[in-house]
Amino acid sequence: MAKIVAIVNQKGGVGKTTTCVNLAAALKYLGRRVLLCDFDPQANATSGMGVDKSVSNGVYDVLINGVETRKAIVTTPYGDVLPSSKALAGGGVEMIEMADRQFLLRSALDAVREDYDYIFVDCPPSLELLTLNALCAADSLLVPLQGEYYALEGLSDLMNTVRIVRRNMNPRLQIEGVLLTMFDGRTNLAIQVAQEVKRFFPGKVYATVIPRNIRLSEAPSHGKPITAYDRGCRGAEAYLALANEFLKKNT
Ligand SMILES: Nc1ncnc2c1ncn2[C@@H]1O[C@H](COP(=O)(O)OP(=O)(O)OP(=O)(O)O)[C@@H](O)[C@H]1O
Ligand SMILES: [Mg+2]
Repeated sequence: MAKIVAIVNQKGGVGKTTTCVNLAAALKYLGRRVLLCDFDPQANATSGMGVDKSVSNGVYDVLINGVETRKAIVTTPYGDVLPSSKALAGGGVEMIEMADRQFLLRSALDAVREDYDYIFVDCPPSLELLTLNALCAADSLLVPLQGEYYALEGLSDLMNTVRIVRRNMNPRLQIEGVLLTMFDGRTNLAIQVAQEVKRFFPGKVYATVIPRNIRLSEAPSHGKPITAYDRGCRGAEAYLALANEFLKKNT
């Protein structure tokens, strides 16, 4: 049965989507059965996996219109995708009126849990109802942090939210790991930030760090994860190393 991992940080542009796409694809490359659930109305993970954002059915239709989860899933060479679309932006508001509104994603994913080893949920940059749904559905959360000065900003809000979710809605929620992204290990600042992050999350920070790598930012415009776009580049090596570290922690 799949482990569900939410990729969360309410700060924008820290590498959530890049990590979701490339970790999922790296695990698929290593032979695991993976589903990427794009739960951000920006739908960047959907297009990053090479799936058309204007698909007829997506996660919005599963949650709001009762479409079967399996019918909305698109198979790609890099892993299966439950696509997002712009409609999901309004979904947050429509969900407010629904009973069990924080458990809608959990029910949707429960229906396909047997089909996968890992399900990754790409979250939007906020801690509102969509992210809350992801935290209620997840077994664990993976937090990407940009290795820079303000990396830790907002993390106490995130950890507060996690505590509230654990206490009231999802007691099994764990921290999967904390990932330093766009990291430049040559600067003193980056090294300092890494030390601070390790102090804040003892034992949770991945040894693998993701370097800033131009190929990682190019790949989405080709609709390919990095392992398919340029498997020899540093970005691909880093995400494959992360996938191996992730698997080691999960055996
Ligand atoms: N390691 C990296 N090296 C170079 N560019 C990167 C790297 N990681 C991410 N980027 C680029 O930085 C930008 C933000 O990354 P990404 O979209 O993954 O962040 P995000 O946290 O999902 O953003 P949002 O909060 O808007 O959803 C993107 O243009 C992406 O291509
Ligand atoms: Mg994103």
